[in-house]
Amino acid sequence: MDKDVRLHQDNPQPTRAQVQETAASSSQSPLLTQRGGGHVSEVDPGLLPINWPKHVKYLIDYEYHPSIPTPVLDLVQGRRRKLFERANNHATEGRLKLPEGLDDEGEEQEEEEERDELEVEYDDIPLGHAIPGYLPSVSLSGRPRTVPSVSVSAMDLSSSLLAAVNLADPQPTIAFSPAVSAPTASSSPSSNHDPSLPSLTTTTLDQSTTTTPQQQQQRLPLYEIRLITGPPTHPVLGSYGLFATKNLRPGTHLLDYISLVVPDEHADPDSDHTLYLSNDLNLDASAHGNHGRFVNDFRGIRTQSQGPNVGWDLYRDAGTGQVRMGCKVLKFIGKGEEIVCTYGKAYWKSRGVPVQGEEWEDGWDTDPEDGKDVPSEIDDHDDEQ
Ligand SMILES: C[S@@+](CC[C@H](N)C(=O)[O-])C[C@H]1O[C@@H](n2cnc3c(N)ncnc32)[C@H](O)[C@@H]1O
Repeated sequence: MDKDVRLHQDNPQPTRAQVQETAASSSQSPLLTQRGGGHVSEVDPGLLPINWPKHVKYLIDYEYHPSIPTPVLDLVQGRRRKLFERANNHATEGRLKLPEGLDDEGEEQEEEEERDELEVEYDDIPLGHAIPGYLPSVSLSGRPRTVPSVSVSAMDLSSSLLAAVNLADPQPTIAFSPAVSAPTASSSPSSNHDPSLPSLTTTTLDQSTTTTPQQQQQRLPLYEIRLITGPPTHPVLGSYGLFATKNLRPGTHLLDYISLVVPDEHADPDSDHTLYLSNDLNLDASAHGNHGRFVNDFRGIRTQSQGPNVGWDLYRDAGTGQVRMGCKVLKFIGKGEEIVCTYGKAYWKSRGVPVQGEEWEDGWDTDPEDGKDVPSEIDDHDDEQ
């Protein structure tokens, strides 16, 4: 790596030691200067998902911690949404650039115009404040000026948030900045959130056995991505899936679906990683995602009567007030078992794949204590993604 990459956080977090400069031996320049943490490594093509953007050359392994201020879109404030759309378009082209028209001069005026124009249009978004997703993409952070030209993709693997950096850029800079400025009265979670959403504190790691910081760092994630090599009947041999690394009880919150938020009009109909969110919004993890994008559909993996063992569930994070798309265990999952959901019949129909049997509803098992695989209800509910 011979480029100067600066990684910084506007709000440094105490969760990891200083950056490890993996190519520190390079005499050219420090690879990373930052107040956060992380280390750079070359992309392992065997690990990355199919369709991962070709420009991605390196990963920044960045410890994920719920308190890291991660950029979160505020859909109520339409301006950010528009920035997001632009950023998203650029990102899919392989580069994330300063949105046009938002250079220093006239920026304020343009922001005002966008806000006026978009607030009306998206006023009825029921999600209230925020959208699930951690994106270390500074253009979403509300300070686009500080992002000269960076291409970033992200996924959190195990307990890490990985940011992939396009080093084709002459001076890439990644800022893990706070998501949004302080919410205004009209867009604060408390004033706008859907009260019907359950409240939950995000937990993806096993909290039960350890207490010290050192031990906490050694906690195992509840799941891992595996290349699927069998059984021979598995429908996605040679592709990836998500597998339990320990027994998982019904009701366990596994992860949040991390992705870009894509309005219908910009949605890629061919994307294999889109979850329907709400209204005209979709969560597309093709370019930016985490473990959630590796959850396969249960068909061909479990029987129709067994159904999916996890389901997707919007919830509001009790700590941050953010609305997130969570993945919850529906049925007991044994260590080593594949974690599968239902994509819904519509998903397969749109791909010309005939689907038999009833539609599955994402209902939880009722008794998390006994660890038995109690079948959830089946009905005709269309739970398409
Ligand atoms: C969200 S991705 C799942 C992760 C994917 N296996 C990977 O390695 O990137 C969705 C795609 O995986 C494949 N897939 C997932 N579940 C499947 C199933 N039960 N049968 C056939 N293909 C499946 C399909 O190509 C689908 O469009």
